[in-house]
Amino acid sequence: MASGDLLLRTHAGAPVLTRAFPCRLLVLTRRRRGLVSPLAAAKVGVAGRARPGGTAAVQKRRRRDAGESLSLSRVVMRRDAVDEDEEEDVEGEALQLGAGAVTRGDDEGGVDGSYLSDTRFDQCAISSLSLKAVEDAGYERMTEVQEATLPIILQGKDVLAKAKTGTGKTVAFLLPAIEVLSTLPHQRNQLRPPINLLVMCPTRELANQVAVEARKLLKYHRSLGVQVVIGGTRVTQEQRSMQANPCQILVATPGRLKDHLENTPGFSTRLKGVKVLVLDEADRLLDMGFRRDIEKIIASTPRERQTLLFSATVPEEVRQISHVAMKKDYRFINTVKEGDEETHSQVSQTYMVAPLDLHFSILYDVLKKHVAEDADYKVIIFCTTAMVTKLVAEVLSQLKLNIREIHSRKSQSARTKVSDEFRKSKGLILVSSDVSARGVDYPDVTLVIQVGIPADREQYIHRLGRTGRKGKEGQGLLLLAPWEKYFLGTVKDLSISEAAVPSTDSSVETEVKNAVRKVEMKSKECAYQAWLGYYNSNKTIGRDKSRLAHLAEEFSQSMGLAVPPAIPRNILRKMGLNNVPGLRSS
Ligand SMILES: Nc1ncnc2c1ncn2[C@@H]1O[C@H](COP(=O)(O)OP(=O)(O)OP(=O)(O)O)[C@@H](O)[C@H]1O
Repeated sequence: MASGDLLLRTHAGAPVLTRAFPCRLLVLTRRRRGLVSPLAAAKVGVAGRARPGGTAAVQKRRRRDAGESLSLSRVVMRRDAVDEDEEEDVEGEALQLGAGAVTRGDDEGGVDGSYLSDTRFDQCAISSLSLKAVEDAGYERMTEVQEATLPIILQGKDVLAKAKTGTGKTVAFLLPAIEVLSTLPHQRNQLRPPINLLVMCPTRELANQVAVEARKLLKYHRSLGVQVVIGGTRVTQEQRSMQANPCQILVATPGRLKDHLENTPGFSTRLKGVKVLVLDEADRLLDMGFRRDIEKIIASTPRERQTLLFSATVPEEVRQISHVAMKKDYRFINTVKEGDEETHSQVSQTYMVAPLDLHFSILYDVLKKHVAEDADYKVIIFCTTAMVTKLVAEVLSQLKLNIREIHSRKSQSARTKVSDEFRKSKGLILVSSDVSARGVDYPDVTLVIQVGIPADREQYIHRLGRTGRKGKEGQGLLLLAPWEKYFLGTVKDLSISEAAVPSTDSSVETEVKNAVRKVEMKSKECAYQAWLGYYNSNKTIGRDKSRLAHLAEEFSQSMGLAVPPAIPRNILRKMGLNNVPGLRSS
C-alpha cells in the first residue's frame, strides 16, 4: 500500500484501496462498521493499522490536524460509537470536515488560501486526461470540499455536500462525475445515445457556467461532450443540436428539461442512461418553486443512479427531504466547521436601516464612495424583483454611474451579453434580481449590496457569496427599511454590524430626485406592482394587507409619485388584494 493510501475495509472485512486520496490520512478501518481515522485510531488505541509517512504536505496536514480540533476525527469517533445495528440505517451519515484556516498569503490570488487544502490534484488517482485538464485550468491544490468529496463520490456513494460560496463545488462534483463517465464503455452510432451525467441548475447563467467548467475538465476526454438546455432559447434549436451531436453530459434548468422530456422524441429514453445526477444549489432545486419539476425529472432517471447534491446552504428541511433524490445511505459532507459561520470571515457585512425615501440617496452615496476608493470596483446590487431591478438600474444610470442590468425580463441574449461583460470587466455596477444570486462566479466582486429583504436567510448568504470568492476579501451591505428590520433576526448568528446611515447634503438629494423624475412612468408602475407582489407574498409583511398598502404607498413616494399607480383589477384579485384600502385598481 502506498503511503497514505485510503484503505477501506469492505463489509466482509477485506481491505480495498480507493482510487484516490493519498493524503487525507483517512485510513479507515472497520470495527465492524465503525470508521477510524489515524488520528482517531491513535486516540482510541488502534494506531498502527496504518501510519503513512507521507509527503511534506501530508506531514503538515497531520500536524495541523493534530494541533487543531479536527472535527473529522470527532465525527469518526461518533460514528464509531453509533450502535452497530442501527448504523446501517443511519440516513445521511455526516462527515464534518474541519476546514482549518491556514493563511498562506496571496499565493492563490486571494488574500488567504484557506479555501484550499494541502492535497494536490496530482496526488489523487484521477485519470491522466483529467489531471492534464485540471493543470491547464490552473488548479494545483484541491479546495477543501473537493478534497472531502472526491474519494466518497468515486466510491459510488450518493453525497449531499455543504461548502461555503466560491470554494469550488462545481469542480467537486464535475471531476469525479467525469471520472465515472470515462470508465463507461462508449457505444458509437447509437440511435439515441444515453445521457450519462445530468446536472440540474436553478438559473440559466449558472447552467452555462457549469458547462464552461465541464468543457475545461473535458479538454482531453475527446470522446465526452457537454450540452446545455436552458429556457429563453429556441427549443427546436436545442432539439436539432442534441440530434446532430448528442452528448453524454447535459446541463439543464428544470423547466426546459421538463419541456424536452415531454416534447422531444427519444429524450426520455436518453435519460434512462443517467449514471450520475447532480443537483447544484440543491436546496433551491428542492424548494417548492422547482420541486414538482425536479421530482418528475428524477423519476425519469434510473433508480440505481448516483446522486450528488451540492450547496452552500443546507437547511434542515432539505436534509429531511433529500431522500426524494438520494439513497438512504447517502453521505452528508459538511466542510463548514462546527461553530463557524456560513459566510466568509474575510467579507465584512454591514446593514443600514433607513426610510424607503432615502434609499436611492444612500445607494448613490455608498456607490460614489466605493467607486472613489477602489478603481477596480465591481459591485452587484441585488433587488427584490425583476421590475424593481429595472427601476433601480434606471435611476442609477441617470446618476451617471456605470450600470448594467440583469433580470428575468431581459432577453436571454441580453442576459448572456451582460453576464459575460461583467465577468471580464472591472469598474462596473451590476443591478440584478436573484438570477445572479446563486452559483454565478464573477471574479473579484468588491461589494454586494442587497436592497430590501432577501427571500430568506439562504438567499442572503448566496447573494453575499458573490463576493469574497476563492479566499478574497469583499464587502456586503444590506439596506433595509425600518419595518424590514425583523429580517436581521434570521441572520443573527452571522457577523453583521450596523453601519451609520450617511448624511446626504441637499444638492445630492436634488440630484437624486431629478434622476428619479427622469425615469419613465411605465417603469415606476411596473416596479410598484412587482414590489407589492413581492411583499404581499412575504409571510411577515404580507399578513396585514392594509399595512402592506400603506408601505406600498411609501415605496411609490420614494419614486416621486404623489399617488400610487393603479393596478389592473384582475391582478389585484390574483394577489388577494381586492378592495384593500389604499390600493387603486384600474
Ligand atoms: N482547486 C482549485 N484551485 C483554484 N481555483 C479553483 C479550484 N477549484 C475551483 N476553482 C475556482 O474557484 C472559483 C469558485 O468555484 P465555484 O464557482 O465552483 O464555487 P462554488 O463553491 O460552487 O460557489 P457557489 O456556492 O457560489 O456556487 C471558480 O472560479 C473556479 O474556477
